[in-house]
Amino acid sequence: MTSQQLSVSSFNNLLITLLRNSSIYLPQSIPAIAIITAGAAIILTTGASWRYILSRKQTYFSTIPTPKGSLPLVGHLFSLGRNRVETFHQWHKELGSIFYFRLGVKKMLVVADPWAAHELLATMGKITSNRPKTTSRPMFGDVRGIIFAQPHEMTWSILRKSALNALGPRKLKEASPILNKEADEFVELVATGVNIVPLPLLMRSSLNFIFLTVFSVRTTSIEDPIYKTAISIINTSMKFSDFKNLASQFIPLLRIFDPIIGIKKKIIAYHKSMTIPFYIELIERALDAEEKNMVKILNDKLNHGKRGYYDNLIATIHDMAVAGTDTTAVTMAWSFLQLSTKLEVQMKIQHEIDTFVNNNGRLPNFWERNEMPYLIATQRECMRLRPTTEFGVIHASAEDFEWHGSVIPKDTWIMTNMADIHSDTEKYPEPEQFIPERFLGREESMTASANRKTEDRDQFNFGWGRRVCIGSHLAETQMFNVWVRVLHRCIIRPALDKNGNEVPQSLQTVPPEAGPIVVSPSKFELRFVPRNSV
Ligand code: HEM
Repeated sequence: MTSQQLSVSSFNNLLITLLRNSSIYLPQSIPAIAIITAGAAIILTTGASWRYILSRKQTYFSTIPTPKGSLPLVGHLFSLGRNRVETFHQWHKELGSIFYFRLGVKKMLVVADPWAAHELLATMGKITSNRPKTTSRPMFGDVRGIIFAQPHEMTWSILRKSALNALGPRKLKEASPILNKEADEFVELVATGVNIVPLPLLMRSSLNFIFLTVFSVRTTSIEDPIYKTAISIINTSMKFSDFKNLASQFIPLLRIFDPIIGIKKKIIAYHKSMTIPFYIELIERALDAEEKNMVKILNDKLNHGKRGYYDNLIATIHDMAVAGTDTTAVTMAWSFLQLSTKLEVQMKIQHEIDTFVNNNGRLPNFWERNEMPYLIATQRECMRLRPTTEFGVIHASAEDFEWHGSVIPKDTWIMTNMADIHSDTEKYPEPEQFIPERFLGREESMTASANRKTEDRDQFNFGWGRRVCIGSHLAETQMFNVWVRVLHRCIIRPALDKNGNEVPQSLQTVPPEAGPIVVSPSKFELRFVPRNSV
């Protein structure tokens, strides 16, 4: 017997044993010869497919470098280290602005060059706008809302268009009296001059902006049961996307442990008992509300206004809460941290606000931002120096395609290295310096800028192309309203220690706590000191 015949024969024995002992029903009457023939056919097909894969492999990523340290089965898993941003930064230094790496069976393309990112995700967006298939949302079954749906799915375009309509400039202008009150309330709460941890208060403010827009509902404090449940649902959903819960997506062998770990069951049970009843109650309230809201717009579009068909609505609303709450809150928290040691910058912004108030007898609205050029420029510089996400929201390729002399395989995950993109020396000279002036004269909204060519974009925090953030207008309206009110009323200063001395904090001293998507600051304190008290 040749070694090949030996291996075919032992494979067949194994196959017969496995099939006969497995839970798959296999009648004893099936002759062994049939099973052996099937086994041989599988081997031959597998051999041919493997040779095909190997031949394709040589062309896949042929011109794109990959870091050392890839291991069989797990790929670069153990080379990633604890600080992915630092590891990627290092890999970019060694390999250039584009590389790929492997995580088990998945291939990840990482881009740190803003022009390449635009070409890949916007110009070639027809092929690169899929989302990776994820196992972290089993409770919704085939219903994927907006973030996890694929662009060819009809519901994605209907939901995206309807949500964009509900979050567009016209609708938000109509809602501005209500939204302005939220920003007023935030300032009332913080303008005490004492040490404050700003993030939880900013989270509630962001959640209220979203819940008012989506449901016409607001929470009254961080003790409000609606606030507590919403934040618990958002945080738990984020935890379900942790690597340990998704590991079997990368290393299929681990799927044998899935039933033992029972994560799928846990996710379904959690959402059945918490998420779905919570949202159904809020949807009913939104449909009964007098005001216009996103639930009404979506329900008209999806269900012709009929009640009771809420699967798609729930998935989409969940997207809004998850994608919009901590992104906006965290962006503001990082910005206030940066401002707390830059009194001269705050003074320039205050001069702009005071001038507007003196001329108009009221605070400016978002659509009057042209009169606040320094404020707008400073917001952009803060977002450039500390991007909200590490890698944007991952895209995936819908098919094999050619790029820069390489074939990029279907289902490649595409990540944009936000920190490095925002430090590109050609686009941002002296990138490590805080220079708001680099954005002066660019008062068009961040939303408009997000759809421009690379050279005309301000920053890239809202992503690219067909999947570009749909909540950017709400986010920047909220950020503008809060900034204007905070800086009109207060000076943002470092917290005090027990002896009454200021303890200045900065991006260098407050380490980021990377979650699956958003980069939150670890806990830090600030003071919002009323201007009339200094
Ligand atoms: C500063 C605040 C925000 C930042 C930095 C941000 C960032 C992003 C990014 C990077 C993406 C992915 C774009 C891409 O795939 O290329 C995204 C998508 C998305 N964002 Fe935002 N976002 C923010 C606020 C919001 C808000 C307030 C909402 C909702 C009210 C929202 C809803 C969404 C949704 C639904 C998507 C998915 C779009 C799709 O997949 O088609 N975001 N956002």
